[in-house]
Amino acid sequence: MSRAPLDTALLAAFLRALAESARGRGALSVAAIVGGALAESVGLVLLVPVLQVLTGREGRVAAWFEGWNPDGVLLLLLGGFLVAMTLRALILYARDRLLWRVEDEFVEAQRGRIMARLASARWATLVSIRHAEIQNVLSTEMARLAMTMRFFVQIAVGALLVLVQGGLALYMAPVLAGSLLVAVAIAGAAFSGLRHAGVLGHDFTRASLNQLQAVGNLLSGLKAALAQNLQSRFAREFEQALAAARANRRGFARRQARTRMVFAIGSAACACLVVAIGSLVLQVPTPVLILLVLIFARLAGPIATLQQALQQFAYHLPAFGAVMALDAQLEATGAGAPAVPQDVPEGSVELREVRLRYVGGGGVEHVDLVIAPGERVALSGASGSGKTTLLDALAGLMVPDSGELRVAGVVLDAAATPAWREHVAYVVQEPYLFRDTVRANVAGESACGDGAVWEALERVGAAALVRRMERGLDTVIGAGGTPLSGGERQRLALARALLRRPRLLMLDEATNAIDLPSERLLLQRLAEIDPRPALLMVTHRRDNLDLFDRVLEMREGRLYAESPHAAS
Ligand SMILES: Nc1ncnc2c1ncn2[C@@H]1O[C@H](COP(=O)(O)OP(=O)(O)OP(=O)(O)O)[C@@H](O)[C@H]1O
Repeated sequence: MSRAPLDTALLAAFLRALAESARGRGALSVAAIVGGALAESVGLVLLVPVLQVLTGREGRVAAWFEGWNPDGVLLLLLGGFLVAMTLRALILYARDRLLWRVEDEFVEAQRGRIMARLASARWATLVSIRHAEIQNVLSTEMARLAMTMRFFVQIAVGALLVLVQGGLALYMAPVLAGSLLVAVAIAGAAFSGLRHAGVLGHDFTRASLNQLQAVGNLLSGLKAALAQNLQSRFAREFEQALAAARANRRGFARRQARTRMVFAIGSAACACLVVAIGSLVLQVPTPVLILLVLIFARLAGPIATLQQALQQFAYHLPAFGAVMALDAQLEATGAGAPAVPQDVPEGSVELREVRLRYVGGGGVEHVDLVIAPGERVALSGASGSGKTTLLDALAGLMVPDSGELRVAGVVLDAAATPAWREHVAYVVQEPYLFRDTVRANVAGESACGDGAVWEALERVGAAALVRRMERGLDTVIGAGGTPLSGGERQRLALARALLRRPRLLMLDEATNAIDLPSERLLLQRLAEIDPRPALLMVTHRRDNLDLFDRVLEMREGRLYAESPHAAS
């Protein structure tokens, strides 16, 4: 483990990303922070003559106003103080607005980059990253990144304020203020706790990820668990993840409280030392002494905030590390090729000598398959035999280790597969429905009218269902398709697929929640589409296989012709 108080490489990367996102606004912010601190210092300096006038002491300023009415001098000085403080307030107003924009734009830039990378990532990349990790980065870590920025801004504001006002104190009483500032700096470094905060921050990322994973497990397995009285096992896993996160937060809170306590005792001791040494040993004039105490009292808050902000910053900075790690993971495998508008010739789709193996084993090999336009092919096979992998290869979602994907004899390379996917519709067993109207869910990206939507619904046997809904096509479906049944969701997804007018329709157990007679009717209606798309359907059911031209079987990654069936 590094002995550095902060992960310096991560800090440098954070500063680089911040400079990139803030551009000109960063320099303006620094100017506004310094301006605010300077205006405050001017106000404080004006207090010296005010105190001299009030205490009737002689001094350099009192000499300037010799012969003036003391009340008039007091009012003039107070007026100057008020102007300086008003100026400070105006600068701080502009500064806060500026800083808020810098903060907000930085987090948005990170989120936007990850979203863009996700949207263009290859399928193979997406399946290799834990979904909980992506969710964690986009939710918890992004919120922590906003905190990182907030504390970074606090550090910048606090540090510049301490610098400007510390400089002023040095100017007023060099020896006294100098030794005090050195003492504060040494104590601050000794009790910084930055390294420990950084380690806790890394642990928090892990704890948060585990927590999210446990929530996912709990929600997806709850129904089955309840049915078998196994919920306590899920609850225990969830509780363990919660406890780890709680312990981490507690550890950090304890450290912060300790630092605050040490600081409070230390600053009281410093104030006593300033007055005692300044008055008894160095014989500093009373107004200067009062001003020094005022400056240090004024600085005590920002220094304490600075100390706490530094710890918080170190604690939350690993969130930026988590964002960078996901970014790097998505970048390393490269973006999927952008969709380039190009013509894909019409004709048979073909896999030639395709091999596609996963790292841990599984996949397909020696696959030769030709599907003619309009042909209907059923694919069966045991779980894990490679059926979905075959469909992914046909859709160009997964690039084979060797072999080719061809359409009408033309080999489709990485640049051509996005164009090919425009002609493919792929429906899975548990299709996703958006929290939107039935119309938007079925029409998808196509700009078709209601007539086409109803026609598609009719074909998949969902028109009656939608007519029964209170608001018809305008009915809003919940996220994930609630409260529709599994079969109803599958029908809507099929309607959406048909509206794409695909050349190849691939159904991966996409009708398994629909009863057999309805599935039969649906397959018959699909066969009536003109021009008819080629159909490749993965199914474990044998009842409707007579409606297919061919039945294939996948066994341990290899494809076999099962038995020919007459077309209906
Ligand atoms: N992204 C992946 N990473 C690693 N291994 C994978 C991945 N996807 C699938 N596999 C493995 O490859 C094999 C084939 O998986 P595939 O999903 O193609 O099978 P399948 O025949 O569709 O199974 P099922 O009928 O259960 O859906 C399985 O052993 C599976 O564990």
